[in-house]
Amino acid sequence: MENRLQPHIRIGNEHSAPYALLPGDPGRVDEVAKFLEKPRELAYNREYKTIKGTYKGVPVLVTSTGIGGVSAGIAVEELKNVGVKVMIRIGSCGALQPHLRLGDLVIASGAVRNDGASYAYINKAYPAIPDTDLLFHVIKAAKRNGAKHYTGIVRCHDSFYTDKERDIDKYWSEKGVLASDMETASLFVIGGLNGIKTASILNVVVEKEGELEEGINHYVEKEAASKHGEEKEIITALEAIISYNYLL
Ligand SMILES: O=P(O)(O)O[C@H]1O[C@H](CO)[C@@H](O)[C@H]1O
Ligand SMILES: O=c1cc[nH]c(=O)[nH]1
Repeated sequence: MENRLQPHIRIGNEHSAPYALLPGDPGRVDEVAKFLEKPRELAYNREYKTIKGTYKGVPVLVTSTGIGGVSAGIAVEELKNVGVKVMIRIGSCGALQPHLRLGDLVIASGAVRNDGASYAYINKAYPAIPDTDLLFHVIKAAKRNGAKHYTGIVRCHDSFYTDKERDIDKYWSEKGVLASDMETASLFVIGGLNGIKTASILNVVVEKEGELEEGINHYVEKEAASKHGEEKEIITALEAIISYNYLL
């Protein structure tokens, strides 16, 4: 464990906690703060915003990881350096299956490694998977909290705007992959190689193209559904930490 401030997240081990929630978007850190007791900002450098508070008495850090596996990997390494042992991503995703609706949660049981960051660490034969026990706690917490959720494989990517995106999505959709995000694989691989217990919960913010029932889903209703999903993923992650904490 290191006392010095970490170069990117700008916190040291005196600020640490065993648990961290990892949104990509720094704005989501403030949404988590609403559910914590005594939240206080520790640092905000580049895309990395960190707050600390307690949930039902258990100390929790919340650090945004920015967009992509590269910046998420840096956050994972530096949080490990200050003593974090359990990391749960609370992200957003695009659906690859037509039954997924805005605000549904996708709990990743594995990730397709179409990112670059995890590959920089280890050959692609190595699986991107969460910690099994933590995954079960996340699933149980989602059930207890009445969050509509699906558990399965997600695909992690590094690009949004190439001219191949539609074909790539079609391919992985046909293979049964649930949704796309950009950080889950690097969290699972880089965290796993470092002995960190990881899990990833994703809120559906984009439904599968061509499956949208236009006119039924009014824009404001869509916003509300995504917001509701975000709250559900935050509560699910925090409740999973509480039940998991009793085991440590
Ligand atoms: O909302 P976050 O957690 O950032 O997650 C998703 O949103 C970003 C892309 O818009 C990527 O980071 C992707 O993984
Ligand atoms: O479509 C989407 C939405 C969020 N994140 C992604 O990676 N893809």
